[in-house]
Parts: sequence; C-alpha cells; structure tokens
Amino acid sequence: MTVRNIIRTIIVETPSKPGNLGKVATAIGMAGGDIGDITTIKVGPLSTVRDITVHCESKEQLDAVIQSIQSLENGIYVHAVSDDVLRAHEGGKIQMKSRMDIRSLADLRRVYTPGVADVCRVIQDDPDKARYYTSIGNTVAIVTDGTAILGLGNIGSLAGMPVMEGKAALFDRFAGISGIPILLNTSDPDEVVNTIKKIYQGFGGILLEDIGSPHCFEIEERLKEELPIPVMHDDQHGTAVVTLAAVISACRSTGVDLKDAVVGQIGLGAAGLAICRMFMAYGVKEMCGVDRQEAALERLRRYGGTVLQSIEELMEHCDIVIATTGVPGLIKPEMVRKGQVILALSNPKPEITPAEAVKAGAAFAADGRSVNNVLGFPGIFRGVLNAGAKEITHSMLVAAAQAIADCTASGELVPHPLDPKVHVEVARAVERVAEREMEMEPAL
Ligand SMILES: NC(=O)c1ccc[n+]([C@@H]2O[C@H](COP(=O)([O-])OP(=O)(O)OC[C@H]3O[C@@H](n4cnc5c(N)ncnc54)[C@H](O)[C@@H]3O)[C@@H](O)[C@H]2O)c1
Ligand SMILES: O=C(O)C[C@H](O)C(=O)O
Ligand SMILES: [Mg+2]
Repeated sequence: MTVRNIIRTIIVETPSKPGNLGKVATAIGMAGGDIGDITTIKVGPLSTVRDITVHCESKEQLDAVIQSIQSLENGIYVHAVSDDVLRAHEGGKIQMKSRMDIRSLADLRRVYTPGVADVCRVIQDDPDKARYYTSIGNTVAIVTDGTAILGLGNIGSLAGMPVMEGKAALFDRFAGISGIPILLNTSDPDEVVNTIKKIYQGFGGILLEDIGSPHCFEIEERLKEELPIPVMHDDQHGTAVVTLAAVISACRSTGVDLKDAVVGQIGLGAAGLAICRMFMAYGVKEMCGVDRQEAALERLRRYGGTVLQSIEELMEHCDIVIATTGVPGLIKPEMVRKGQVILALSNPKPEITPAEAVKAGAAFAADGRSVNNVLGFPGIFRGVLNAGAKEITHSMLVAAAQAIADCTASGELVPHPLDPKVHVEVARAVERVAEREMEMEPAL
C-alpha cells in the first residue's frame, strides 16, 4: 500500500443530477487520489454540496486532484480545501474534566473546602491512602524532552506536544488512564531525572516518550532504580513488545521457530536496541544489527548481538528484518530477499512500504502504523496500575507480547488497534504476572 499522509477534505458542488458524483470520483482517482469519507452537506434542487475526504501521497498529487475536479467544469466547483488533521487539533485533543457534579453548596463543601481537609489529613497520616482518595493511582505522566519526536528528530518538546496529547488520548480510550503530558526543556540526564523525581508523587506511573538515544538509556535506568512507581520508555519497550508480538505471529504463520531464525535490526537507537535485547532475552540465537553510529554498534556488542558491516549484508543474511532508523526509503526493493519478514517501523514514513516489500518478495511486511506501540503501552500501564506494581519487568513485557500475538487473527501480524479485546488482554496478562511477582517478592 502506498503511504498517503496528506489528508484533505475537498468541498465540492455538483449539479443535482445522477452521474456527477461519479465524475468527481473518477477525476480524483485519475489524478491518483484515494477517496475516504463522503458527506453530503446540502442537497438543493439545482446543486448538491459534499465534503469529500481525499488521501494523497504528496502536495503535488493533491494539487493535481483539485485541478482534475476543476477541469470537469459544467457546474462542478471546488469551493474549499480543508486540512482535517490540523482541524482535528484545534484547541488540542485532551482536557481535564471533573468527575464530580458540583451543583449545590453541599456538593461544594464535600468536594472542596471544608470537607477536603479531612481527606488531606487521612493522606498525611497514611500516604498509601492517596491511591484510593485521589486520581494519582490512575494517572500517568507522559514525559518528553522532544529529542526524538517520531522520526522527525530533535524538534523540541513543544513541537512534540501533539504526539504527547495523542498518547494521552490513547491512554484514555484504551485503558481509562489519565495521561498528563510533561514537556521538558532540558535533555541533560541529571536534570531530567531530578525534575521527574521532584514531580513523580502526583502520578501512578511515568511513560517516557520520544526521548532520543543514547541519553534515554541512562534516564530510564536511573528512574527505574530511584522511583517507587512504574517507569517505561515507550519507544524502547512498548515498541519491543509489539515487534515481538508481530514476529511471533509471522513465525506461527510460516512454521518457523523464532529462536532459530536469524533476526536483523537496522537502527540501534532507543527502539532498535530494545528490540534486540527483547529478542535475545526471548531466546533468539542470532541477533544482528547495523547503525551508522559506532557507539550504537558497541551497545549491541555489549548485549551479545552481532554487528554486520552494512544494510546490504544484513538484508542478505537475515530471515527477519526490523528497521527503526527514521529514514524513509532506506531499504531498497532490490535488497529484499524472497520469503523475508520485513517490519519497517519508522513513523511517519517507513524504510520501505509494505506493498513494495511484498512486491519484492517478502512473505510478510508491515510498517509503523500497524506494528505500533499503541497496542502495548495502554494495557501494560493498566495492568501494573491495577496490580499496584512498583515496576514493569521483563516477564510482564513478554506476557504483553504473547497476549497481543494471541489476539492476532491467523494470517495477520498484529490485531487492529481499535479491537478493545487486545488492550484488555494485555492488561490482564501484565496484571497476572505483576501479582505473581509481588507474591514472590512482597514490597517492603
Ligand atoms: N512503530 C512504532 O511503534 C515505533 C515506536 C518507536 C519508534 N518508532 C520509530 O522508530 C524511529 C527511530 O526512533 P528511536 O526512538 O529509536 O530514535 P533514535 O534516534 O533513538 O534511533 C535511531 C537510530 O537509527 C540510526 N540511524 C539513522 N539513520 C541510519 C542509517 N541510514 N543507517 C543506519 N542507522 C541509522 C541512528 O544512528 C540511531 O541510532 C522513528 O522513526 C520512530 O517513529 C516506531
Ligand atoms: O507515536 C507513534 O506512533 C509510535 C512511536 O511512539 C513513535 O515514536 O513513532
Ligand atoms: Mg514514540
């Protein structure tokens, strides 16, 4: 499938006669546009106005689509072109809402002062009660320093806010968790760690998001060690979980034993290194990798992986190839070997599109829109928050990957992200492991 990241709604007026909508649809298709929703805005005796959502590969293609409709003439007009994505972001995607209805003075006194003072005392006497009498136990901070926003690079945390709001919306939608974006204007590990340590009390967990490598490794390790609440860097472990799930599904379909497969990782940053570590811990015997940075290669060696010399060598050598470089088009169709599994996970554009990879001979291919950490992080946090766990462990992550794979239909790599079952099953699997681990090692 071609990547069509440009989505616009074209407002088109046509004469109210049969066949005109068909002409417009053909004009859009002839110019290469893909039609999404069509909504009729007004039907008059003489003319009809519709919103037609069109997905295009580029701005040039969008211009060609508009030109193609306009050239139909005979009463067919393009009134306006609106950017749905920008429009959907007007005013932001999230808001803090009260769970209480405050209608009377009695409500006010119960919810706020003077009643609230008693609750403060209860928590002062027993801080654990904050988990029951506040929203803290259901709230996760989504923290970024803006250094690796998707594959867009170091664009700053403010520019990354739409992604953080998106993650908060997904937390709410799939796990009923309140996600609070925290935008840091420092990426110095000491400052990041100290800042989060100073504010952590207000949260039940910390999701680190789009923090670049290598500083993300130190930040996560230190926070995991020093904070008494679950911390997870989504781009590392959320991605590793979903990637493992996709590869388990691919191996199930092809009858291959994952542990015997040769797996190659292109890009050994936050996502790539975590994927390698996850696969090696799962039992993969030959885990290979490439990166353009020597320090990243050194990290792979330290964890027991094999460094290859080039992307060409990796593509030649590996049965399963995963890419997380942020570089669109890095994998050329002529590099693809017949029967390979190719997961080109960079967002917003993959290293090779699934359609190109399959055309070039891949047995299975997917990009970062479907193999996406949205399948993991909401359920993982729901599970640990339900269990009251203080950390997210490797066994919980493997259980989450297995749960995602178990929810995947035969012939698919991962479930649909809107399938509510997958998030419930991930949460259950993580909660089960968390409770087992807490029984074995009760918190002090
Ligand atoms: N699908 C998902 O769920 C998901 C999750 C996390 C990250 N990602 C994507 O993965 C990409 C990387 O994210 P990250 O957080 O790991 O970033 P990162 O900056 O930590 O890592 C990127 C790595 O790729 C390497 N690299 C860049 N160009 C290369 C090239 N030409 N050849 C070899 N290596 C190259 C860099 O040296 C770096 O080590 C982004 O595009 C992001 O959107 C996808
Ligand atoms: O944000 C996403 O869609 C996935 C991932 O966290 C990424 O950084 O690309
Ligand atoms: Mg991310």
